[in-house]
Amino acid sequence: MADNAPLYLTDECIRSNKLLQLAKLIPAIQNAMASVSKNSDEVIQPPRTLMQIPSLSGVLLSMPAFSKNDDALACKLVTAYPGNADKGLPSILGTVLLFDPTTGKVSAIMDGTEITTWRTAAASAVATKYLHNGTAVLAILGSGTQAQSHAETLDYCFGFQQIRIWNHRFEKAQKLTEELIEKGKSAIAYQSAEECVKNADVIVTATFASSPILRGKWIKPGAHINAVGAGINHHSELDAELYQTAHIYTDTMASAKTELKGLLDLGITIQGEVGDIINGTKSAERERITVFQSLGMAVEDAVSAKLIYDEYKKIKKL
Ligand SMILES: NC(=O)C1=CN([C@@H]2O[C@H](COP(=O)(O)OP(=O)(O)OC[C@H]3O[C@@H](n4cnc5c(N)ncnc54)[C@H](O)[C@@H]3O)[C@@H](O)[C@H]2O)C=CC1
Ligand SMILES: O=C([O-])C1=[NH+]CCC1
Repeated sequence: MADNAPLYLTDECIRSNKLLQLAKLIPAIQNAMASVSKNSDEVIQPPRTLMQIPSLSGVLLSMPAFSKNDDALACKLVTAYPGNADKGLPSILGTVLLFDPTTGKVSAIMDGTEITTWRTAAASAVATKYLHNGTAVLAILGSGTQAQSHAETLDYCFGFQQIRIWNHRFEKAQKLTEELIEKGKSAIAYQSAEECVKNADVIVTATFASSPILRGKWIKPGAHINAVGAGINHHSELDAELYQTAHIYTDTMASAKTELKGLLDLGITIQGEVGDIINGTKSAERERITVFQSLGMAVEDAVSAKLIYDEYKKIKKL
């Protein structure tokens, strides 16, 4: 490889060299979420393009962003193919190009699956920190990649007494539960989503469900929900009653205007961005049911890619 060629960092390289560590990732994501909500040029993040391919049940997103504070300029191309699970491939596959912001030259090309997996869970951890009202019981609906990263990241931040897992295929919930138990966590698999979320303090939905898997009437007052999944339609995992009663925050209102149009058309109010609460311009109502409607932001990918690049250069003494 020529000396000035971009680095190529695979998911395996990122994993095995521990290039993305929660201790650095979570504060970086929190700063990025805060910056997005300031009226400043700290973050440039145009609305992403979301191209649906209905004949193949797939989606391709193009996500550029610049973070001045992190000196990070990047663009992620990411696909969501729910059918990949049957082919032994991740449902979410991505590639991130990291640029030198001063010249525009590509400094690294990275697989984007590891980045997407952990930065999404880190964003939920930040939202939970600012919106939660108790951390005894965590309930996760779904048992795929995001379910696993959310279990580990939220437990890392809050140390839950119990982690409950539900999946529409019970054996998959059992598998993730066993993996969590092997890592020393107190985890239980549930056959019923309703039982799984009963009296839970924090709930995560991370599936491709196209109709509600979580109902408002099942949830205790003050519970916090990180609504992460649902593919093309970001808001199909929670029922209308839940959206109507909850205090809802998202990551970026700019994307919400188009990607959550279905909710807005129902007259449902989104209070603002999690960054507004971090910045103190809005206040959380923790005694109410709160929802973090996660869409995913390009700036999260950019700061994650920069962390990985800097860490790689440090350990390889480049
Ligand atoms: N908000 C964000 O930033 C991000 C959101 N996502 C979304 O999170 C969700 C999960 O992604 P991954 O964990 O990577 O996928 P995955 O394929 O690893 O896991 C998907 C889970 O959903 C379950 N599932 C599939 N169809 C279902 C249905 N009809 N009803 C109930 N459960 C169903 C599967 O059994 C599996 O447990 C997807 O909707 C994805 O688009 C993914 C990455 C970032
Ligand atoms: O932000 C992201 O990377 C994604 N959101 C939904 C699928 C992938």
